[in-house]
Amino acid sequence: MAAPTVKVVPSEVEVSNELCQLVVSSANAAIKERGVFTFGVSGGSAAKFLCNGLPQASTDWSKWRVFFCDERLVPFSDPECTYAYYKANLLSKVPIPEEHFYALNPNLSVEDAADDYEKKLRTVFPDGIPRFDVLSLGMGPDGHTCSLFPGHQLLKETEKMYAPISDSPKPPPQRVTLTFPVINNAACCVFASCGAGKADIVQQVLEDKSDEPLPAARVRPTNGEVVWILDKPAAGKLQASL
Ligand SMILES: O=C(O)[C@H](O)[C@@H](O)[C@H](O)[C@H](O)COP(=O)(O)O
Repeated sequence: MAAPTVKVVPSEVEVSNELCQLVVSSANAAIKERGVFTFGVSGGSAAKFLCNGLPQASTDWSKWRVFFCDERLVPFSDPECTYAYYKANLLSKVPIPEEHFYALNPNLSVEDAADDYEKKLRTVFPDGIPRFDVLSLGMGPDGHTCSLFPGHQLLKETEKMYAPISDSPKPPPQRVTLTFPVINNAACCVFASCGAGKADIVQQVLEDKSDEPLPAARVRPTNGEVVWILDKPAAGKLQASL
């Protein structure tokens, strides 16, 4: 796998613009080539970046198929619900058919919700390991991505495409997350991180040489690319080589 591409821009506004430009150009290329764009979205600040920038995009929204990289198992009315955030801030502004923005079923147990979500994934990827065109990822201050946390047994999951977690160190505790076999089969994994508070972990992940890499450092698509879009403060600890 090629080394990650690292793009440093002055501030959060440019991070949002760069992220959305990458997503939309990938989408239009995929739609031109295959007639569909498969996209995984995250919660946290990535959701804010995408919802700020995507409504202005020029694309065929009917060809987008959007899943969560991870999602919390909470009612849609819960402010922690990432689907509710995208529904209010993106789906209300662009004509992605609701049935093409796949939500968890919050009325199920976390195990059943993961199984049910895998069935939805299979409607788009009928067999084999799904290959998303783009996964938009965030990274927590501990180096987690999706809902894959340092030292968690889910880092070793190789059978499930979506796995349940009930002990997320980041609340809320119950979530459904993509696993590494799918993440590392994507064509493009793009991280977007902002703020000086992420500078240490960004350096640790990008210059991670440990034999137990942090989850975000394990994102290495076998036949794809990893792109990091950082604002200056988040890139503050990276070597001058940038
Ligand atoms: O739903 C979630 O909680 C996210 O998917 C999570 O994995 C997030 O991406 C990271 O925690 C980074 O979040 P920030 O960018 O907001 O720090």
